[in-house]
Amino acid sequence: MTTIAVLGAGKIGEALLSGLLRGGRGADELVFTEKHPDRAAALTKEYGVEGLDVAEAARRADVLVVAVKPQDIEPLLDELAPVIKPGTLVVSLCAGLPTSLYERRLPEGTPVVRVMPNTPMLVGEAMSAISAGRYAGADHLNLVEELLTTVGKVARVPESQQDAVTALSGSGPAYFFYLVEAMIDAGILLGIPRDLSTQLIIQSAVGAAQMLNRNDTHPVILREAVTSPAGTTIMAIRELEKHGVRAALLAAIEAARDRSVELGQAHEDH
Ligand SMILES: NC(=O)C1=CN([C@@H]2O[C@H](COP(=O)(O)OP(=O)(O)OC[C@H]3O[C@@H](n4cnc5c(N)ncnc54)[C@H](O)[C@@H]3O)[C@@H](O)[C@H]2O)C=CC1
Ligand SMILES: O=C(O)[C@@H]1CCC=N1
Repeated sequence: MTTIAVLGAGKIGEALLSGLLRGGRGADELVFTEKHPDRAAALTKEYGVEGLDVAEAARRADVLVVAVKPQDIEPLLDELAPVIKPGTLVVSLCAGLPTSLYERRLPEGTPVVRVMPNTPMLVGEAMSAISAGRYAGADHLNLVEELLTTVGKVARVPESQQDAVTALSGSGPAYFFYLVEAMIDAGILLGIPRDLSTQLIIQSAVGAAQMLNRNDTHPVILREAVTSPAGTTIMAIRELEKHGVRAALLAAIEAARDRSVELGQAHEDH
């Protein structure tokens, strides 16, 4: 039995715990640590998974999944370094943090795998990208891939691409939610009740996502099929182009990538 400890059971930590349970792992194979006792108690009540302190979690676990905010990593590494068992696999879900940070701060030879997941993990539809650190081998990557496959899809990427991946799929769901929010508001502008506008837009998003997921047609072809000559869609597309929406997306994703790099650099001196 492989015991997995989630260190920091916030949004992503909880999504992982619930996903692994749904995927068939027993509650006795999972533990977590959580700084806020109320939250820890609520999670234990909901999932039947035990909340521990870091030392006890490190003693029990074969895999430690770090899911604290990048800004909270230093105190966690201070706590972990003296108690981690040799050879324990560390899996970092933290935006921006390089495997070299963990390798520097934890005992020599600690295997580290960097992962960028996303919140659709909550519904078993995560996109996770994984990269091995210098001491992580094929077995470690296989184990992480197997864990994450129970909560969505997995891609293997060189660590040098992780900041870009973070900007694309890590933050990606937020861009879609933002778009949906704005489109629902457009319905309000046109006099459609909010409930109906929400239903129209969400079902359009779900249908569009399923068409994209069929993998046999390029998004451009799908968009062209909706865009009739002198019809309604092209009038909307002209406005999107006029307002620079494509350029805004390129700039937004570049800014997210830059922030991921910055989050990693903040720990370079430690
Ligand atoms: N929210 C998202 O969409 C994604 C987040 N991530 C990464 O996942 C990590 C967690 O993000 P969220 O879940 O959104 O944050 P969050 O703030 O919801 O969760 C972090 C949790 O860690 C706890 N914590 C902090 N220090 C701790 C410590 N020393 N010991 C035990 N618990 C501690 C906090 O109380 C909190 O519950 C971040 O590094 C983020 O970059 C990655 C991909 C997507
Ligand atoms: O906004 C963030 O920093 C995290 C990482 C990717 C998604 N959420």
